[in-house]
Amino acid sequence: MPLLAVYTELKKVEEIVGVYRDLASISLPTSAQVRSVDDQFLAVTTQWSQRDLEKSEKTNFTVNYILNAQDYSVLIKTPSQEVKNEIWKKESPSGKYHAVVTSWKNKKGEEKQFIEIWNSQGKIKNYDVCSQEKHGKVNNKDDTFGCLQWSNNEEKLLYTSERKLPKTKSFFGTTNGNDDKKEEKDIVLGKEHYTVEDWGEQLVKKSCSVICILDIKSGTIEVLDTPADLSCGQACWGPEDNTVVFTGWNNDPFRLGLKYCTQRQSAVYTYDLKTQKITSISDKTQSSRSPNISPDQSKLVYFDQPIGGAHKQCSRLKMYDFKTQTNQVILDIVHRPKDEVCNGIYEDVLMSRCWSHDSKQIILSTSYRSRTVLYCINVETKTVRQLNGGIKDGSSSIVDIYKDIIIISCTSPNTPQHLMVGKLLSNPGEEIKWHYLNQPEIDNNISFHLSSHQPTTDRKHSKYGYLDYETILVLPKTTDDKKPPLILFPHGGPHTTFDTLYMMYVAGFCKCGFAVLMVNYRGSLGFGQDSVESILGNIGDQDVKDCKAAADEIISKGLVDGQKVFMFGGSHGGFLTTHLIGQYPDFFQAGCCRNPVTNLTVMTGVTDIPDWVYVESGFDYNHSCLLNPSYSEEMWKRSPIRYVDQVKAPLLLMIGKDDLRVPPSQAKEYYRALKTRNIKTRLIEYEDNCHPIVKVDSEADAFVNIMLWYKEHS
Ligand SMILES: CSCC[C@H](NC=O)C(=O)N[C@@H](C)C(=O)O
Repeated sequence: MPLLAVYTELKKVEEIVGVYRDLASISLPTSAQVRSVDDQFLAVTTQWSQRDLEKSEKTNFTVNYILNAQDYSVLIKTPSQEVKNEIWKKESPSGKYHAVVTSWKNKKGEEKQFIEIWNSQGKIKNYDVCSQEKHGKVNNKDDTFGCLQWSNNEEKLLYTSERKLPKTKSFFGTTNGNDDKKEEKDIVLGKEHYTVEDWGEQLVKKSCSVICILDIKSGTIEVLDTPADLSCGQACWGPEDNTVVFTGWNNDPFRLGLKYCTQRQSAVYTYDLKTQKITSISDKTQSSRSPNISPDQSKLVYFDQPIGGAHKQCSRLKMYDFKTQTNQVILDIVHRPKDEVCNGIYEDVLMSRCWSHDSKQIILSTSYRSRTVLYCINVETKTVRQLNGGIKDGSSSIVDIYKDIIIISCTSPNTPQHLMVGKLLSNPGEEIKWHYLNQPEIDNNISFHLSSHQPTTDRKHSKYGYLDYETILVLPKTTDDKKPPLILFPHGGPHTTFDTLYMMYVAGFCKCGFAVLMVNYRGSLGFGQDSVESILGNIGDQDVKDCKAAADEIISKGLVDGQKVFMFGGSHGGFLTTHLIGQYPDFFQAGCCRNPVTNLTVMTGVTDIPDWVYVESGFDYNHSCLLNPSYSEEMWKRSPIRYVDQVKAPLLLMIGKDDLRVPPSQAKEYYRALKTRNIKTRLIEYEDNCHPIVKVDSEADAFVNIMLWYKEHS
């Protein structure tokens, strides 16, 4: 390479790395808790996360605020304090204690887990909970099984862990000299290699979760006697701490992946602590989750939806009354949106605190078309209203509510997530006045525009002809008349959505000079259940055409350079990337994808969610489904690899080597097909990454490689 070319290349790399470094240094809030100190002051504890590129890890820290309880002005803000080894922290109802679940490795490299109890004087108890050998590993703070709940009398803690498995050793092994007679009796022979099913992608080694109660004074642990065919989680205390309410997922006949999948068979149960009787309080023919008890302990709300079908979809909000022992629907599934207020609920879980102080209203946030909006739902009148958010056309989501003081996170494509505080007002007509907890850094060199798109008559859905869809165009500020090149970016899923959030990659692409068109094609969440269902049996066609038509519309408006269009997407977005470069070979300069689905016919035996392949291809699924030639034929027709002979655009493929959702073989097969066809391609494999590729060093490396790939092929 001539010297000048080497220098230019290095400069290019340096600039991209510089862009990434700047963006990676931005810290973002992850959670917050508000409590009133007295009539004059409010205390807010906030948790944040920041990428540390030097250490290749995420740094977590807390910042505490004292606010004026009248005008919410910040009186005191403490310096940031790094948090290490902490899995979970929970304040007791009175605010006197904190329970902290910590994890660290001892000198032998074994992982130890503790539950620590703190008060204002320091640590008052510390229990090595696994050493009692009542259960396996304590669950972390995931939305699926994890929970940590103080009893109302502050004497007990509720948490979940893996069920204890019997110890096993080889048929030929000798007993360890340290084993006493009792332990020897408990050891089973020859089962070391038996498979232990787990819940798949990002829930590896989570096989059967059980509910545990720690008596804080004595340190004794009680593991609730729940059925072995249920994985239990999301537990909370029932009225007067006499029962435990939880979600149970059916383990049988075998487990299907649970991450990004709310359609699995599950129900809400109560466990009577005196009689040990378990009762299902939800309809067992539906998939129910996320029970949440009102402050007056008279009722609870939860989500439910049909079992099976799309991996994510619109849910109902239901309420169970403890006194009458009856259920009612508070907000039903919205099939066809009929007003400008609410298109339905698309969340996995409710926030752990979501009730108004009077136990009459629920605050939640969910997608409404391409924005996350705040809702206040009155459980008595069953009325729903949208609360005003912090930024016009931006997104706002609830972080915490306590005695009607609400903390929200506000964001937009040019404004990183920041926290605001306000008071829920009794007059529904009045707008909430939001006050900053921290000031965001708005990037004025980035702008964004929301557009809705009507499919042309030939593309209208035969049953749901009225459906439209949306895009978010994110534009860099240009100093000359040159139009920016365009990155067409459909989301994965297909049942997820792009809301008007700040996304580091998108902001980074803009800062490197690209416009980004994020497409919420028909099938996305936030547009009603009809939209979700419209894509089943239509993948590789409806979604592909929606993306291409949206790009055409934006190009025809003269906002971007139509001669320089690039594809980008992950997972189902990678499916769309490979479809689009195959179906429209002359339209794209280059493409790039993460863990793409490329060949449906070979997915069912290897992904953790084989049902996805059947359902998205238009077939019903049950656990006994077997692939046959007629299924395969339809799956082939819908697969991007079918069009590989037509591809012209150079393609960069990136895989997370531990991905259980879309196995690396999908990208590898496509890579080989391109190579034999002399199409320029590169495969990058990231160790220790699964489906999302978000390990700090991998995410950073991938960003620079993507930008270099596009620049090289501009
Ligand atoms: C059999 S994999 C199907 C694709 C996957 N869907 C659900 O998990 C997907 O697209 N995932 C999204 C959420 C992504 O990783 O971006």
